[in-house]
Amino acid sequence: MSIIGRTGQGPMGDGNGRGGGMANPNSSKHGNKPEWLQQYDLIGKIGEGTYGLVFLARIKAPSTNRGKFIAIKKFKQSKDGDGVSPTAIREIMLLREISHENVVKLVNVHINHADMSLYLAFDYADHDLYEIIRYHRDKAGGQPINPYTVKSLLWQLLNGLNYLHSNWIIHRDLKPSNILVMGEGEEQGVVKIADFGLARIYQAPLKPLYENGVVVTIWYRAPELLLGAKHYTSAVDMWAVGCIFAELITLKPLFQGQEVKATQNPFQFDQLDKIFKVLGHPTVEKWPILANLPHWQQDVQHIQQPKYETNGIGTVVPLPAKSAAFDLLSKMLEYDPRKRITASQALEHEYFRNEPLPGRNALVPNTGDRVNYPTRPVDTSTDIEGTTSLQPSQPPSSGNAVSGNLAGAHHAIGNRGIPRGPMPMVGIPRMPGPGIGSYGLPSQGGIGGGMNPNGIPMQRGISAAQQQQQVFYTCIVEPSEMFMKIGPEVGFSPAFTGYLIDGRGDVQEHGIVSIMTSLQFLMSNIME
Ligand SMILES: Nc1ncnc2c1ncn2[C@@H]1O[C@H](COP(=O)(O)OP(=O)(O)OP(=O)(O)O)[C@@H](O)[C@H]1O
Repeated sequence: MSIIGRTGQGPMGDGNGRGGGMANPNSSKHGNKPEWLQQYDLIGKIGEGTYGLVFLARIKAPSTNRGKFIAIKKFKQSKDGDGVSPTAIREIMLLREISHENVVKLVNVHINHADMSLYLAFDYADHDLYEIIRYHRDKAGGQPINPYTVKSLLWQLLNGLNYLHSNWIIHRDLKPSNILVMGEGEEQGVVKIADFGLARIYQAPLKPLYENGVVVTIWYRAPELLLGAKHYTSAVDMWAVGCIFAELITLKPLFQGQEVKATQNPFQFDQLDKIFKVLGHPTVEKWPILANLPHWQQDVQHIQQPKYETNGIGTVVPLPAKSAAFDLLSKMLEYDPRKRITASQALEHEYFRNEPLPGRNALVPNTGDRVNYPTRPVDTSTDIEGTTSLQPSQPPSSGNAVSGNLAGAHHAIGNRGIPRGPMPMVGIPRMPGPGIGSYGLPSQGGIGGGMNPNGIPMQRGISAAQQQQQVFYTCIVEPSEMFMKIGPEVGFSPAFTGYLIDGRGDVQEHGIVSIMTSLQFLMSNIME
């Protein structure tokens, strides 16, 4: 971790040519493009989700990753337009620490200083399970996915999830479009779990899931969440995996409830009803804490009354009742989360020891029944702002020449409904303070020492004249992380943990925000 504002070390000049002394972030020799964007060739838009747009780009020289395709996710501004919350930044930093073959790789984090909009650059994957399933259902006339492919996809998904769960991370938004699959190249057919926007490190005591709004896509949402459980575990992901496993076999979502949008209420009656129609009602005998779940009690009429004649999962997923696949699926769709199979147990299941054995390249079975899935369409008419036209560009060929370099891919971060703390952000021209000189920062003409003359709240849209003069560093501090730091460099003074965005817009490491910054922040809070 870089310590910001300490003599003798620091991220400003980070050895990559980024950071200290970078040109002004908002002025560009290349038109209106933000400075950080100059390191990529933008190809076009590849998708749009709840939180923003996803673009395909290619890393330019002189990077060692030159030519590598990446997916840049641009986040919509929050309604109040106040930029990036510390919560989002914290989640992003969590992403950067994740490293596993079956989890997408976050390559870079960028912020536009002018409006504090956030961009994440992930390794690019040609396919995702949503598209693969759709291809079989709509374009291949319902031809089932090869059993080897299903098994390999599932095994790798569990392998990535096992890594996350053993690192105390719950995904919470698993669904087919979040499970990417690499196209041609050294990593062909490798699964990458994406979209950790809502993932948090989970610790006891657990927080209610719905504190952050609706977080798990409804069709894959576990019954304990739908019934209002305030405590959730990694078992919510295993329920989603069960739904995805069934969908890989049938090519149809397993429980396709009607979502009630824009609600803080986790209770989704139609979704529960769809589940009960297939699996029958859960019972207190089999799931003892059921009676304590808010909606089981509160919505007795809706929830407990309809009685269905059900014959179980076998009626909708065509698997022999005695097969290992059936057994594994049933264990994933166990009502009681404490009895539901875990990712590590699932990896040991008999299903994966039977022929065909799972493989690393899920797309190419030994039998040679290979399907050439189409790569993503690229809309080259939308630019990074999501509006105007780009120069027409070469979309990646299905034989993605650089895929071999790819280590992962990525997805969404969102802060939907995330409560914002008071004064979460600080945007200040960096003061010449202790230790600054050692980072080799150029002098900051026109700013002078002392407090930020413009006040502490996020500065945005600085004038062109100012842009010419300032090297602009932005700190995002976490008020909740305020602490008193005692040490030889800082004496005894308030300090914060926070993030530093360099002159180009690349987000640097999380660290201790300098005393000066801390004091300025503190002053502004007092003045507020
Ligand atoms: N790293 C990536 N490589 C290739 N495609 C990606 C990558 N990340 C996301 N995509 C694709 O971009 C599209 C939009 O993704 P995004 O995560 O924004 O939304 P979503 O998952 O479809 O929906 P939501 O935002 O509601 O979760 C999806 O088709 C997704 O597969």
